[in-house]
Amino acid sequence: MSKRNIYLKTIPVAEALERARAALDREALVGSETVPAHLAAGRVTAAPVHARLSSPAFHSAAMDGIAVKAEATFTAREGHPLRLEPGRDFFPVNTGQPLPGGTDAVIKIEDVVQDPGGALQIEAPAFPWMHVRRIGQDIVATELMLPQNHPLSAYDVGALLSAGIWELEVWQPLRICFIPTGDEVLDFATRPQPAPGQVVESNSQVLAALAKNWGARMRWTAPVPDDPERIRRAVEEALASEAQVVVVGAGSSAGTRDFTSRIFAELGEVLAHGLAVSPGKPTLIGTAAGKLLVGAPGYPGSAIVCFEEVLAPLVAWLGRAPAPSRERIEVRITRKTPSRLGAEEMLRLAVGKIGEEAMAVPLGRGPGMITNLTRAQALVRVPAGSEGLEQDERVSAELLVPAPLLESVLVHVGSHDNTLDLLSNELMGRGEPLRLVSSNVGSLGGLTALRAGSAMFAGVHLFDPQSGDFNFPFLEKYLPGLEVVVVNLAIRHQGLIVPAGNPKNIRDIHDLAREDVGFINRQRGAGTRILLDYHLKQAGIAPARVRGYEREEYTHMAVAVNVLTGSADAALGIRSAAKALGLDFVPLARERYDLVIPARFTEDHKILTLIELLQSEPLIKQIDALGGYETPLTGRIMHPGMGLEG
Ligand SMILES: Nc1nc2c(c(=O)[nH]1)N[C@H]1C(S)=C(S)[C@@H](COP(=O)(O)OP(=O)(O)OC[C@H]3O[C@@H](n4cnc5c(N)ncnc54)[C@H](O)[C@@H]3O)O[C@H]1N2
Ligand code: MOO
Repeated sequence: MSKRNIYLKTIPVAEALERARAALDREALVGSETVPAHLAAGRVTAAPVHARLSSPAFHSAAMDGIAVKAEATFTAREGHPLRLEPGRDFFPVNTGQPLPGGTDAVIKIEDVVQDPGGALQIEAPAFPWMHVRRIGQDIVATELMLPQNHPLSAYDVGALLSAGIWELEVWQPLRICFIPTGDEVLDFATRPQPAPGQVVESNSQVLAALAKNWGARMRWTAPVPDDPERIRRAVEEALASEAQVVVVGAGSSAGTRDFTSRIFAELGEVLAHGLAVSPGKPTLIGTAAGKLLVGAPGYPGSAIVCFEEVLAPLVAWLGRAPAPSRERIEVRITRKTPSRLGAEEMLRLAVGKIGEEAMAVPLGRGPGMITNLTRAQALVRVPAGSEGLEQDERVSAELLVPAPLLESVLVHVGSHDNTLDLLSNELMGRGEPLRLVSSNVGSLGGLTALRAGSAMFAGVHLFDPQSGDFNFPFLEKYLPGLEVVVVNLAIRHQGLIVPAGNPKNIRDIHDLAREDVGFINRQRGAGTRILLDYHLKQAGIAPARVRGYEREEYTHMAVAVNVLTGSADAALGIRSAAKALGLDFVPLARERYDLVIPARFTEDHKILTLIELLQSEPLIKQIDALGGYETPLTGRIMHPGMGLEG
């Protein structure tokens, strides 16, 4: 076995940042430059800025009206008007004009009465400097406008120009060079079609977009193959360029082709390898030639933690800007979520408001998962010493979206169905867009969530053999005393999903007991799993005789992909999943997929929008087009005993 990097002991992120700050000389690394004031928003002042002009630069009328000498108006009272002669007692002025000499107040035009001969009358006195912006009221020339290290806002640009500042000293923008590595990593710019084992390079562009928000500039190279010589050369070139920060993508963990740590040590010094954070653990920090070196893990989820937790604060510190921070919100966790001891875990959450409370659905945790990143509205840090989050625990989370957006998130917990994707897209097209957040925990999981008050509706499809009815018998059992409204989404066709052409000639449920048929199941609590168990029982087949009965996936599409890739010969699932992937389908049953909505939410605008959408022709057409659905009941309120007939 070839020699591997063994991790140093992991250290907390804060300690790694401290080491980096101690090792870098930022005065030497980041200098200042002069930029035009009108282009300075987003930059940080490198020196104090003093006003060159006063603002206002003269006594200026703050209202349209007449300029007067206040003293001369003191006798005016209601019922005892004072007559003013033009050119002697008053001068007409417009907002922003200088006050004529000898005047010190402005009376609004609405407060004067015109006399026929051009004279005016007032019924109230003016006081000195009334409706006047006095010279230098805002700022006086030579005064300090902005201190050093002040991040310049759009407002500051206006203030600078008003004060006659045409250019100013700001800190140089940080320049980052990102070097993606890996034989399997394909340059996105070539629009590649990855073969098995290959991935599209994306981390560089995540960092480029983040860096832009930080006010930094990023350059990247084409992916460099896993050849230590070539990676070293790329790092050397980047160190010789104007970049103050060099980031090497991937190759930072313990694989035989993970060279980054060795290269950093050869070119400079490794300050930290292995952080007590997950994902993001293999992050490397070092210095060479006075510059900052960072080794970012390859997995997108891990890379982002490295970018946001390590690079962002260091880039801010180097550029004398405040470290980026996020607004916090208290959320209620909808599902028990264990966490590994010894590392702070960054857990992404889908969050929606239910009444006053923000409900947080923990999203999956694979560091390679990218949809978790796009679906999340918030992030919670589970401390290194915690074993995880309990269901209904209230925790403080960091918002990834503006807080008001949570009002438009509709939380669904329950069974998975492909029509939910249709719903999700259509809801975002409404006048007031709604974001559907779905946690696929199966029908029973959905009912549990309704009972806990952690979802606004649950998609369920539960067949009760005794009554021949759907869903209602389970509501009595699992939601006793909870008043609900049940709306049909669709009748759908469940059956055996098999490879195209059905090579193993699977005809019905009995074939699942065959020696040569490998099955893939749905998770416990899924309505589809309950349906399978029912049909197995009817056929007199013990689950133990089904090879693969214990292999579980969480969605119809996930089991279908297993069949597509040959990892299973059959799965029970909906026809639309088979159709979407070009697989064959052996029908087994029709079932009713309903949305169960607690009655207290039926007046909520989000639920009203959902129901209105379910009753709209275009949506029903789209469901029909998926194949494997019938829509005669779609959007209709269901009652016990309706079965499939309505
Ligand atoms: N024996 C051990 N193996 C691993 C450990 C460990 O502690 N012991 N740590 C794991 C953890 S945690 C992580 S995170 C990963 C990170 O590994 P690397 O940084 O060395 O990255 P690679 O293995 O080269 O790649 C991981 C993954 O990411 C894809 N990738 C790479 N670059 C890019 C890019 N620029 N854009 C998009 N995707 C990229 C790459 O193809 C891989 O799929 O290591 C674990 N292993
Ligand atoms: O720490 Mo790795 O970054 O979990 O996936």
